[in-house]
Amino acid sequence: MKIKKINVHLTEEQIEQRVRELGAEISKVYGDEPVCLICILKGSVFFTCELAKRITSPVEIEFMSVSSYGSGTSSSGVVRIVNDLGTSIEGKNVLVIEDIIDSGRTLSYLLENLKTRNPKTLRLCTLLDKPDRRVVDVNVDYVGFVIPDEFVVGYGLDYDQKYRNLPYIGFVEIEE
Ligand SMILES: O=P(O)(O)OC[C@H]1O[C@H](OP(=O)(O)OP(=O)(O)O)[C@H](O)[C@@H]1O
Ligand code: HPA
Repeated sequence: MKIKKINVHLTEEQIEQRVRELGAEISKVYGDEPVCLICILKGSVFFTCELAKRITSPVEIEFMSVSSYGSGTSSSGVVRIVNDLGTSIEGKNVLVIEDIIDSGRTLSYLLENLKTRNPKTLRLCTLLDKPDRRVVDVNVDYVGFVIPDEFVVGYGLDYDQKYRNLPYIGFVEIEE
């Protein structure tokens, strides 16, 4: 399948504005307490960096890779940790940062896994939420934008590993 066209859904300016708002909201919640941001690679790398800059609480950034999607636009449904955290999160305020929640499978698996490591608090922030696609319930604390059931690329999100570097978020039109 080839991409015919990418239609802009969220501009760079809209994303930047929303990231600032989320940063302010999150900073209010943690105040002077440290918070450990867990960036779920690869998709949330752009969002994590921009959001971290807008949080005024002391921030630690850790990375984790989880695999659930094969090539293209469909989820395999099987989630596995490809690269785990290099540090303990016991007793820490943990905020998981995602680019998108679609079926909910990845985050539901991940949150259950992280809970067993005894963080002080465990919250979830996603830039995009596609509730129409939900198969598994996930409790999301902070959402950037709710989007319809369309495949999106840009600002970290890929189609077959490409288009992550687009500064905006767009819906893809696939060639018939
Ligand atoms: O709610 P779900 O249906 O589980 O989908 C959400 C997951 O899919 C995407 O990751 P992907 O597996 O595409 O990896 P990537 O971040 O490396 O692109 C996204 O970053 C989430 O982790
Ligand atoms: O719409 C999407 N785009 C890119 N990656 C994704 N992973 C889940 N949903 C999506």
